[in-house]
Amino acid sequence: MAIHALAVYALSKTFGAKRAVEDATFAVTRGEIAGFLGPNGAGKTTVMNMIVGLTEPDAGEIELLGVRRGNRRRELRMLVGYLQEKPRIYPEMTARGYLRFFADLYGIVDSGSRVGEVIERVGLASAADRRLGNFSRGMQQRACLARVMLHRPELLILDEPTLGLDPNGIADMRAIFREMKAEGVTLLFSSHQLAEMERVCDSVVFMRRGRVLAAGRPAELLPPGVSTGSLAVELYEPAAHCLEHIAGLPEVEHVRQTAPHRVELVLGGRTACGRDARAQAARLFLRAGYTVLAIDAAAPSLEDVFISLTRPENPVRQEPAGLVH
Ligand SMILES: Nc1ncnc2c1ncn2[C@@H]1O[C@H](COP(=O)(O)OP(=O)(O)OP(=O)(O)O)[C@@H](O)[C@H]1O
Repeated sequence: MAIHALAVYALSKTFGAKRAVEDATFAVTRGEIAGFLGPNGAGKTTVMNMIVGLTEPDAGEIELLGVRRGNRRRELRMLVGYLQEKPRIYPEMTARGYLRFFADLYGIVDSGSRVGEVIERVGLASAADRRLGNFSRGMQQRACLARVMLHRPELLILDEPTLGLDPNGIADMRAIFREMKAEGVTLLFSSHQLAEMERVCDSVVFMRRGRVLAAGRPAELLPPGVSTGSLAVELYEPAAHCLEHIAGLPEVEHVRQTAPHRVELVLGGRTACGRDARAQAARLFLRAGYTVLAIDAAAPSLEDVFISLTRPENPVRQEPAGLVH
């Protein structure tokens, strides 16, 4: 069995004079949740539309579940679910009626029970017989998600599924994603909410100006030499004893206790990277009279990665390095 649920190779698309996607290559491992990141206009929606066949690429290849998309298109369509950025709803229909309608379109045999299952899955059981037009944005989004799950796809592609949802709605969505993953479904979803992605994604794909900048696990994506500047310091003394003292030092931008004997430290100014920063921090604690047992670079957050990758001084990587898994 192919390890990739999805692989795109050298995908390109131009609209008139606009190069929307240029030479995009990346892959998503089966059974994982992948986040699709990039500033507005980066080309994410265009890539998703090409993956599902709504837009024809000018060049490149797409492999879905180990099969080239050019072949067996119909069959592949049944294995993929796509939630568009602005999905169409029918306000006069009830959630159940809407889902029954699509279940019949898909030719789902056990449509009644399947509709009941997906309604339950997205948490709409108590509202199933209300009209979609009276639903909140979050409830409409759940109904649309239920629709793309109806035919039990192996790969779900979701364009900004959490757009406009409140924190509870986002948390619910996250729980649904995890349940899908536990059932072996692969997910690729786009979002601008980095903290949100961080909590649920196994890997991420970054796009900017039509190109894939990088793809892989966040910790692997920082360009060489770029540090988050945040250090995890383990001390012999209780962390609480040193906090005030360390926070008052001019070199220290931020320090907070993360465990009884651990602090997170950010050095101020143009923080030295990697080993230099660690040596600087060790000297600082020593001078202040504390015993350092270990210093590690704290794991980079997605925001660190995003900022470092989208800085002008970090050029777009040219190698087709998206196939990281
Ligand atoms: N049908 C089209 N005709 C002309 N230009 C298009 C078309 N579709 C997309 N574009 C352009 O291609 C570029 C990429 O757009 P796309 O919607 O793929 O980006 P995106 O990363 O999904 O953005 P966002 O995060 O804002 O949704 C943009 O400059 C957009 O204006």
